[in-house]
Amino acid sequence: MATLLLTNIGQLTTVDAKGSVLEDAAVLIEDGLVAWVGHMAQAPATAHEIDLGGRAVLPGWVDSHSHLIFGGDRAEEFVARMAGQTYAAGGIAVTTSATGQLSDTELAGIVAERRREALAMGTTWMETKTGYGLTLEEETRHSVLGKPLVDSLTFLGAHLVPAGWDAEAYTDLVTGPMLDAVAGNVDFVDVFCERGAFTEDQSRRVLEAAQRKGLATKVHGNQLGPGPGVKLAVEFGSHSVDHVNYLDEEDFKALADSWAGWDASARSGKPGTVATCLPACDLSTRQPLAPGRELLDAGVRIALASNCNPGTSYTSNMNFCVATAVLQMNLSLAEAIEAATYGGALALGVADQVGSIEVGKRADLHVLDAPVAAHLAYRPGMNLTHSVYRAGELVDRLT
Ligand SMILES: N=CN[C@@H](CCC(=O)O)C(=O)O
Ligand SMILES: [Zn+2]
Repeated sequence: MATLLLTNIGQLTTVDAKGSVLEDAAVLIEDGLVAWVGHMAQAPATAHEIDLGGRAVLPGWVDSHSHLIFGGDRAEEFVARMAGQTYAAGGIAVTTSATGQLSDTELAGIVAERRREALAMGTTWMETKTGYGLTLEEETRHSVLGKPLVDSLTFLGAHLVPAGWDAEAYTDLVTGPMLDAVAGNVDFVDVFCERGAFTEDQSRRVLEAAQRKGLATKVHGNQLGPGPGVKLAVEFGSHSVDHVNYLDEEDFKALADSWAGWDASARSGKPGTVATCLPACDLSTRQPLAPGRELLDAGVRIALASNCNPGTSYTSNMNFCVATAVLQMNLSLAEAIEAATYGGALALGVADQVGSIEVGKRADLHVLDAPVAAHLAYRPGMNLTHSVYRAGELVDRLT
């Protein structure tokens, strides 16, 4: 049995249901899982120990929203936006064309490199999406390439209606042959329900088709203005609705009601729809930051994710997202860390496996070069990741 004791942890943020934070702590790892958590003085004796020198430790980030499968970048579009242009969904077509020019080997290599980059910054579980293919062949190719490279994969054929297509005919393609082709490779089906992308009726068709296939769903909703995305996501029992920048009272109520069957203190019952906030995207598109504080106060479970993509959020740095949530969205540090770990795990339906440091869970740990986790927001922009353990293995940043 492979056993490792991580000891002399100055501050251990467990993200358990009680929000336990231990000082002078240790974590015992056996066969890739957390086997014991407690004060270092009481730790079981083991042959293999690593002294973490009083550093702070928290669970690895669970990044529940990214779009890593792309070629090229859109720096020009970004610069124009910073000069006053508004973001519109149409830019997706630029990336679709750049992505289509890459061979399988090139595209897989780029995605793997992006995944490694995120892992080295503490992201031990990462979701990504298709959605820059937008043809039967390309969406299928991206689902095959993406599957082994990430932890959760989402089909987003309904990202943009490609030029030359009638929207209804394209929705037929997405809900028919495309979904048939990718279904075996993906965990979720998502739809960009927004002005300039898919209407409420078209989004409903996508969600219905996913349900017929027995696939879980997500919705990109209420990003660029008020809209039906949140209510649709709740109606369909989606794991999450992502962006959530423009919410009305009914949206808040629908989201809060979806959590009525969840016992937060026992972390059991029927989970509702997670509201996933994407602060890096909000900054990069100059949208108002998602109302994470108000959502929490209304009883909604939230996640924080990077939304790494070339159009609206070209970063996978979850330390940055957490710092922004604390500094700009009025979340406490504990709330932001929970949203970026356990919240992400809820949004991906994997909260029984990852998202907190508790006995039986996968040993995914993020060691900070700091004595307390508060440094994440107190020293924003600093490279605070000291080391990362994924399933009990030290991640070598060079591999
Ligand atoms: N909003 C839709 N999709 C991406 C952006 C895609 C793009 O502009 O390339 C997002 O989540 O922000
Ligand atoms: Zn997205």
